[in-house]
Amino acid sequence: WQIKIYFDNNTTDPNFSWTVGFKEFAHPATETFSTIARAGPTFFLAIAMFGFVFQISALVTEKELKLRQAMSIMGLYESAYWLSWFTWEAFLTLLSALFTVLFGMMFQFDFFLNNNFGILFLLFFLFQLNMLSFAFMISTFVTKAASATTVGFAIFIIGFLTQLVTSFGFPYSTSYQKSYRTIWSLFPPDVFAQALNILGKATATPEDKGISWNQRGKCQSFETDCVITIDDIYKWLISTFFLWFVLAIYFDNIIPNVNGVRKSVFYFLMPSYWTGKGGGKMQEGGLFSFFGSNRPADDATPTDEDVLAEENLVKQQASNDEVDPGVAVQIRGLRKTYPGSFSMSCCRCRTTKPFHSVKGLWVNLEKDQLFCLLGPNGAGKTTTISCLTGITPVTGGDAMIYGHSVRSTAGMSNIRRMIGVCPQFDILWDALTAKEHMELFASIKGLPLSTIKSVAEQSLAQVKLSQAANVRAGSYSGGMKRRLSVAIALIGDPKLVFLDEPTTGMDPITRRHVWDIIEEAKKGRAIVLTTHSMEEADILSDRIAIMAKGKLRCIGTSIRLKSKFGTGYIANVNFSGNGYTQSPNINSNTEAPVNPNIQAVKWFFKERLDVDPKEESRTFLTFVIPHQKEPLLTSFFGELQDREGEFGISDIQLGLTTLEEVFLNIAKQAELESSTAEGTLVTLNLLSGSSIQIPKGARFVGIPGTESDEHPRGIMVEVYWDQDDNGSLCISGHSDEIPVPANVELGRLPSLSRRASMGRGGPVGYIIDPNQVPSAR
Ligand SMILES: Nc1ncnc2c1ncn2[C@@H]1O[C@H](COP(=O)(O)OP(=O)(O)OP(=O)(O)O)[C@@H](O)[C@H]1O
Repeated sequence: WQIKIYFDNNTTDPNFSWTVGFKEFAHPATETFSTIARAGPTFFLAIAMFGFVFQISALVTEKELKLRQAMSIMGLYESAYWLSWFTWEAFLTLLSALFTVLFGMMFQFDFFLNNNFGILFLLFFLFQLNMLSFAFMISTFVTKAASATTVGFAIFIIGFLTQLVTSFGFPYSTSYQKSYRTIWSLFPPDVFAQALNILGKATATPEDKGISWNQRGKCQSFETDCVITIDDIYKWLISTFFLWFVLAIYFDNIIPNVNGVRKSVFYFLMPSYWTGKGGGKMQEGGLFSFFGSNRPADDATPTDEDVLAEENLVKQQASNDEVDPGVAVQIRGLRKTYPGSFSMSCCRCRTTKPFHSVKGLWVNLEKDQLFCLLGPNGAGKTTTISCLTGITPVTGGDAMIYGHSVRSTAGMSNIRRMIGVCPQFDILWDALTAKEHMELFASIKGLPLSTIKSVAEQSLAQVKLSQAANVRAGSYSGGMKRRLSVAIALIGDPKLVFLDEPTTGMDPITRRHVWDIIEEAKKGRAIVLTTHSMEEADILSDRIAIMAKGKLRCIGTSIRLKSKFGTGYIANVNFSGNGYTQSPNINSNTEAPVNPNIQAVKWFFKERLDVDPKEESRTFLTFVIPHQKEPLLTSFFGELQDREGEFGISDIQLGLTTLEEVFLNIAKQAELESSTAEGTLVTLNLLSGSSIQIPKGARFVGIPGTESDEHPRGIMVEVYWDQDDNGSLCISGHSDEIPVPANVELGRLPSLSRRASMGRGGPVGYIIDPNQVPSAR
């Protein structure tokens, strides 16, 4: 016994109505399968459409997960990308078409037995190929894999409905205009349904002979109203295949990718595009981007002397076209502005302003060195790397990587051959193993076939992934994925490697191992590292730059930055722990006994250096000694060492303040600067009880209305700022009220005076330039 899906024809009209049901059959041979021919369009369309939904979804997933971007950065050509997809899918299509026809024959359907095998195979193959290029085109409009499945099924339903309409005779009859047929035939399921109609009618009864190969170009004898032959249908399927494929490539170029980057609408008209000499420059934003008043980024001269010196050096080398053989990357005034956008939803228009993410970087990155780019979230580090790797186009300035400009397409394709990138977020195929990843990227990098296997194994051994080499990356832990990404970045011996937070999520042991790999990898190449681990930066970097708000704030070696931006030196004094006594001023029942040596050392530090301990316990003291005291330190620590026994000191350690402190200071400084520039008002509650409004970030503020005979220029305060948990500035306190010095120019923010008159939060304070305040200088 068998259960078959059974479609019955209840009318004598050739354009019959449909009844769908299930029926039991005693034996296939005793049944007539004429009706299956009529049901065919739906059934075979369904098979082909499932493939279509899968193809769209796979293409969009690859885009969404930035896998395509990763391959492009590593040097994959666009043509190779499309060709690989097409070759693989065409092969699957070929198999699918072959098996559809073979299974049809195996199940003894007249439709498959009586019609010519070649006709059927070609029809199924061309239709599915057509659906493939249609899927390529549709996928360019979809950005999320979840929506891709919905879109795929929506097209499937539309295809089902239109093929139903086609089977009723529309528009393939002389009673309809040719233009209707042309438009209708653009949708692949429609012409396919018409072909199945013809072939189905040719095998409507077991006695019908079907259509032979030679009859495919002719109207069949049973067709009373023939307007299209099987051959015409082939021609349609072939031409629409090319149409959808060309449109897919065109839309893929002009629709913004995951990074919002696209080519001009007329990119194909540029001769340079066809000659491969830099045509089709990248643009940004959607086709209807809103650029608004594109305020230029502020190009103020850097305040830091090292940043200024670096800028002047690069400017001088760039203007003389001087090539320093020791320099791998020369960043020449790199600027990046993300365009504003315009969107409409629920009858509301939303616009976002252009955003200056990188505001003019001038830096040389040396060969054989690791350059570390630090900065708070949103500082512009990843954007800088994206500009250097060609992920996003630069807005202004340029960068020369081993003599090739990132602004030129030809330069960028040379650059791609010599760089390796470990992106901030792992870009890996869940279904591929580590070994397959390495082999894929080794081939993209152009390694000789004979070496790919051994190089892949070596690289995996280096990052300790040999054991898991044949395990799918989808089942890897976060740390294993990062290690695989680092291995991918280093494959093919790139001359420049970008590591964007490479050790995120690694345990301390693995992290140290990866540090060793990075240290080893420095030889013969330049490495650009971004990280939020100050320890990592301190250990690995030859030079460190800290960015904040899109600008370089400082540059130099770790020691240079610590000595320049740290609060000074940190002294740790450890005690042997003998000789406890009761402190005279504490309750003996509740408080721990105090070591007299500790008191003595505290007094010693206070008297000689005027510093109090930052941290203290029963066995150690920690002091932060400001840089100004540097001249006194040699004699001070000499004496302390001589009196070690007297003070009961077991150990003295002296070090510079940490990089973390430098980082926090720079971030706070940048926050202060930008808040002052924005002029946002906050309320300052004075100790005297009154309140005034002051611009966020202002350091010295004059209090309005305090002018008197005694203080003709009024009173001012110094405001202390701190950062809250979100990094925003908040007032932590203010100094005593002091008279405004005589030489100070009093200013008022004109735009603020009006708000002050509104009286909310009190009058607005005067901003006083810190350079004019003697104590601040
Ligand atoms: N496509 C974009 N459109 C608009 N603004 C963007 C875009 N990409 C990044 N930005 C903005 O540019 C700024 C810099 O971002 P970027 O990712 O370079 O920072 P980052 O220093 O790498 O930060 P993190 O340490 O968090 O990775 C951020 O304010 C971010 O919001």
